[in-house]
Amino acid sequence: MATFTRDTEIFRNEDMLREDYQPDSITAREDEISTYTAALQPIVNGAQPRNIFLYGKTGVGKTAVSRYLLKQLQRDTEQYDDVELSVCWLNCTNLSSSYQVAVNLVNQLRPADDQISTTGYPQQRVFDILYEELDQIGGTVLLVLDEIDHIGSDDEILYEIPRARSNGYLSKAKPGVIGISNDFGFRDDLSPKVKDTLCEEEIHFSPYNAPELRAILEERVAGAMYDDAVDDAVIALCAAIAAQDTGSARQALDILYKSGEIARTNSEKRLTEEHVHQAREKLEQSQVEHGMRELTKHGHLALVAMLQLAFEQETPARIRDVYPLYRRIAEGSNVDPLVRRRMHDHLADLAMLGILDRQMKNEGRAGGHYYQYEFDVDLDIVGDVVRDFDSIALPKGVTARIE
Ligand SMILES: Nc1ncnc2c1ncn2[C@@H]1O[C@H](COP(=O)(O)OP(=O)(O)OP(=O)(O)O)[C@@H](O)[C@H]1O
Repeated sequence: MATFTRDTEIFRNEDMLREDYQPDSITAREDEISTYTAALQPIVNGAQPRNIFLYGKTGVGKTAVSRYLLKQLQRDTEQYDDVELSVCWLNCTNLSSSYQVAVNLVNQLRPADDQISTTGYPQQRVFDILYEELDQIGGTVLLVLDEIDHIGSDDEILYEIPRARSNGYLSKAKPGVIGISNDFGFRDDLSPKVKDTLCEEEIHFSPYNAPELRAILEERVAGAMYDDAVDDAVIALCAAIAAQDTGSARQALDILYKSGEIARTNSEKRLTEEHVHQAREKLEQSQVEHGMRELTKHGHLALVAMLQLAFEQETPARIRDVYPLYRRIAEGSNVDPLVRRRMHDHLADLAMLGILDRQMKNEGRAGGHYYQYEFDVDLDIVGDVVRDFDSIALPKGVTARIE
């Protein structure tokens, strides 16, 4: 018997449930699409493009709607000889300055064998090279800067590019910037001059509610899964869970996909509500695991100290109990320990990530309050992560329990 046989019961086209799938149609975003379309209209008229800033939490369709509309815009402007539209898409994750964004834009616009180095130029020189590239392309050039918040406060480029034409740096190209961000703080903290320029048109994407997520899932499922594999109750449950938690279409799609994988692994023909609950738990678990692995060295040390206390039944614990242990583990691992207050920040971070639970306690009449911490996740999961900390000398009390 073959080890592998093709799916005939659950997934018809599972690629449609994956992160990088671009849907042909967008559901439940009529108002945003209408505002966005109006903001892009000057391009069709051959006029200078407006700068657009899209913001909203993760998974609410900012990227999907942009890709969908810009594709339509490219198709529809082809009929006008006097409109030449180019779209350059840059994901700014890990690009933390205007310089880095400019270099990456240049390299995106240039052929692979003519790239510039990512270091070593004065900033103005990189901007000049970028303007040369833009002028070489000519016409309307839309620069889509996804995850733009990574640029932080070094945001000069967001002011410079839109002004480049009026400042005389460009003669042939009409640039427009579309910034996309899920960090609300970034938008609020933009300097007034950048805000005025970049946020000429602002479009806010709000979290989806359950009926909207249901509509998105139904549309996707029709192509991705076999008709008999999923029923309305399963779709409604995935939508309800995601709506209550984040309002993210990504989360709803992930839960559905994971549920299908669980059903497939169990050789079952239909998804059930139980599969959905299991899927949600698994996804939450892998998210927490990922969060723990991504912590800094001191975050890892704090985690190990907390784990030891948990194994010794000494949690909930106060910072005064965690700190000496943290110090000892840090010194044993040849790491300079942080001062107590800084180390406390790491415990607070662990609480923010949902790894620890933090409770404030009041100390009787004398006043004063303190925090108590304990794990909010299964200790086995923490143990699985901690086992891979190669550069930390784990205390015996921990190794004995996780091996
Ligand atoms: N209205 C919609 N119709 C169909 N699919 C959607 C819709 N909104 C989101 N999706 C799908 O949900 C997933 C996440 O959407 P998208 O990447 O656009 O979110 P985002 O707001 O850009 O998130 P992030 O800020 O994390 O980049 C994608 O797979 C996308 O195809």
